[in-house]
Amino acid sequence: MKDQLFSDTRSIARSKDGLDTEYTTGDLVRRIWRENLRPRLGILIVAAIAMLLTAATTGAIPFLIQVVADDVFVAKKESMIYWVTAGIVGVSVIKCLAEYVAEVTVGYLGHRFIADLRIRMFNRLAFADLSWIQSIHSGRLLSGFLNDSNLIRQAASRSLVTLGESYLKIIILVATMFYMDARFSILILLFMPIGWVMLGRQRRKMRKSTSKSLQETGDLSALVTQTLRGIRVVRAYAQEEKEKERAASAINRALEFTMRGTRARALSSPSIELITGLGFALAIYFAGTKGIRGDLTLGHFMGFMTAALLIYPPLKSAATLQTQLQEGMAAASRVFGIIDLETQMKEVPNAPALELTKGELTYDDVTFAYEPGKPVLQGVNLTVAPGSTVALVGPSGSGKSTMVNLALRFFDPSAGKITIDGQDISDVSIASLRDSIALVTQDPVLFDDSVRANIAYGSRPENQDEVIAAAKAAAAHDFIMKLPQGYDTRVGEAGTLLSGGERQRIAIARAIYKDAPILLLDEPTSSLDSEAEAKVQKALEKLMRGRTVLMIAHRLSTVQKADLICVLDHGRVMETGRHGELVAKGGLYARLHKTQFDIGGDAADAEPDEESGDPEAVALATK
Ligand SMILES: Nc1ncnc2c1ncn2[C@@H]1O[C@H](COP(=O)(O)OP(=O)(O)OP(=O)(O)O)[C@@H](O)[C@H]1O
Repeated sequence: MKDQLFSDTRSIARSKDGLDTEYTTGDLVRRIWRENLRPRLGILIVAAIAMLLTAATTGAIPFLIQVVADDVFVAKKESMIYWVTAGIVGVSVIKCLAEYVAEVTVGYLGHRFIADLRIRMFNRLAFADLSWIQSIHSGRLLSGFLNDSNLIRQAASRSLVTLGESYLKIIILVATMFYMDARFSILILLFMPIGWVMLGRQRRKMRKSTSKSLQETGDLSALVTQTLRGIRVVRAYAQEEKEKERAASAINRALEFTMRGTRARALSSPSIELITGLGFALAIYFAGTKGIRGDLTLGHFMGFMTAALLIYPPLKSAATLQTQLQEGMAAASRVFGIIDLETQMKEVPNAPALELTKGELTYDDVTFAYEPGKPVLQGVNLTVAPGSTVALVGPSGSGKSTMVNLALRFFDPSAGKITIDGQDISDVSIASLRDSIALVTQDPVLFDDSVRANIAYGSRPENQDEVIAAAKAAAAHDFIMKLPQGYDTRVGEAGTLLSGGERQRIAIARAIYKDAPILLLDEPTSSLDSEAEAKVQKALEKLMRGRTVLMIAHRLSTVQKADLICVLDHGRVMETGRHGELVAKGGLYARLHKTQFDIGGDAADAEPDEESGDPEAVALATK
């Protein structure tokens, strides 16, 4: 079982989570328009026409009311009843159809928008630098994927509707009101600019609180992911209560920020209501006095008031749009932060494919640091001759995995170069480089898919016979046939439905299927029991035959068989040679051999040689 390390979401929560970027609302709106809306201009135009019709039919209602009051109730013109009734039916039908079309088109634009964003985010993540991915908890990225992008969709759809429909309605109704009575209209609308200024503060608050609340939601997501992933450790150490408390505190913090946003949003609607209400009261007062004096017809008054009442909802929605827009903008700056990620690991333009001849892997004076000023490898020189096996040995943290990472170009050396058959790997295409290398790690990675798909993962299309041949060579065929659906059995999340040895043999079958000439191994038998190990060992021998192998070795038997042993310490190559030579030399390897591979046992069983009094030897007993 792999041990689980937990990140402290509480401490991370207090700093920025690395996803937030500083974009202004104008930048974001322009960008969303350019990248997401303009390419779908056709649908946007249909939506705009539908919204225009909705707004126009709304604007027709006050006129119809005016006609009813003046011609039917006051002038008693009987024929007008039929016309007005037919008019209302006609207006309602058009409004109804237009609303349907507007809803569907805007809905499509919104959901298409979120789908585009997610595709682009996923593409970025798939190609992002490992160092960046490793620095951000997967739960946070997941939250960005699901929550943040959804919030942008809501804001974008809402903005489209508000811009297209509410603003149109406002324009048409204001025009109607001015047409009916300009002076009253001015009274009603007089207070609007004051409301707009008042809402400014809320808008800023909204963006800040949303940004914080999304960060907290990301933390929560990180917490849930790591608790589930490490559930066995959580149980074994009886940490359920503590994890529960951590989750509750993350949830409460998210709630606190969400409530700040909710309060800011809640304020925007009543303030606009109060301001419009004042204008409204003023208009009724003047219209009433005019009506009493007989200067205003009932129809005129009713038509005008209907327009004033109808303008309320779109006015409110235009006012609150601003606050919701800020929510969307806070989320958008996080999502675009991911989409805009610059990858450091770049291919040279038109990089040629790697031309494999013998399969010789060379480290030429390689220096590397994950963090500036802290070199992890220093001036490493090593040649893995074609078809030979080189065992990397050294204490924990000496840089063994880093050497493997560099050969795959997960990172680039800060000095020196790595070549394959004389070609610098940073000059060839990354795809061709990785095509020529198979990687088998100590902790095999399986995907929740069929056994067959897992074996063929990353290679040519699945070929039934070759998949079976690879599984047979990896001593996996027999157990696969015993699974409920044989090669079609799904292996569960991260292959949890299989044992460690079975997972490992599938990973080896994958490497055999890939048939790459260079093999990088983090010795896959070290965490297995002896029975499983014997089977995996057999599979490994078949895999290694005829290939160039660089292996992080944990077992004495492997080291003894290697063509060359490379002993690393603090990122430097201390010694190279064969087992016998190095033991005879009496240097670091000899001490390592004495402690790490203690007589008659493997690393896993060995006790540190504390009695030898050699602190370095004790420190070397790492595995
Ligand atoms: N992504 C990373 N960012 C920063 N430092 C790292 C990163 N990965 C490894 N290191 C550091 O680089 C050093 C070398 O690590 P590396 O994993 O190569 O050692 P190793 O010899 O493979 O160790 P082990 O045998 O324990 O797996 C260590 O000090 C480690 O803490």
